[in-house]
Amino acid sequence: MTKNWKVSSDEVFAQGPVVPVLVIKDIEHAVPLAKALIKGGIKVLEVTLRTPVAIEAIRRIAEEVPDALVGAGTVTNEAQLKQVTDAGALFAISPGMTSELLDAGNSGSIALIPGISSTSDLMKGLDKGYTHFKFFPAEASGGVKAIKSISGPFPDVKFCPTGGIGPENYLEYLSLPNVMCAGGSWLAPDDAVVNGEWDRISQLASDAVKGASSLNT
Ligand SMILES: O=C(O)C(=O)C[C@H](O)[C@H](O)COP(=O)(O)O
Repeated sequence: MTKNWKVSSDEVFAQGPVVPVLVIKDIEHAVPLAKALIKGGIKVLEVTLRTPVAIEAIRRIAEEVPDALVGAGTVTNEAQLKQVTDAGALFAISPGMTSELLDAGNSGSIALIPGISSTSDLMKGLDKGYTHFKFFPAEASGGVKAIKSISGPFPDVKFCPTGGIGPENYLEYLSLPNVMCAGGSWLAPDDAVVNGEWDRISQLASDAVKGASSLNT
């Protein structure tokens, strides 16, 4: 199935290895937060559609932080996929999947990364031509053990797990051959964002990137 995505899901995953899941409540935080994460060595940013300013936050980051590869999280339907595409997102991530969303992703211009937590959903996604998935909620759905087991029957599928992942366990996920990146809110804690603690966020980012690079040596 040919897709006309500006950036493929494989390219998004390859730019990981850690993806901050961002909940931006104040639009003035969007650009400094993105810059703090970039300063720490992170490139891929997932702005969740959980707040009223999320779309505007994506727009500002896309315009003002060219080094970021910004995408949208919590995209659950076709209308949202269109909205985030128009705002400049280069990928969209959903917590789960519907046939409508998968079809919209296939005919859209940005990568859609559907969420799965069961092999049945995985098969539905594969049938629609998807090969890269979010595994959500990762820890609650069996975590590392589940992803390892899924690699048996589905060795070519790639995952970005999120949900319950933090500094204590992200390297276990990244050690799996079918995991290309791991995401979570630990990289931009709510209190740090609200208080504008950008240096703290850069530090969390660079610690995570450094830890991940130790896996490749
Ligand atoms: O809003 C969404 O659709 C999401 O993106 C779900 C997030 O990936 C997880 O909620 C992150 O989980 P924590 O790192 O445990 O906070």
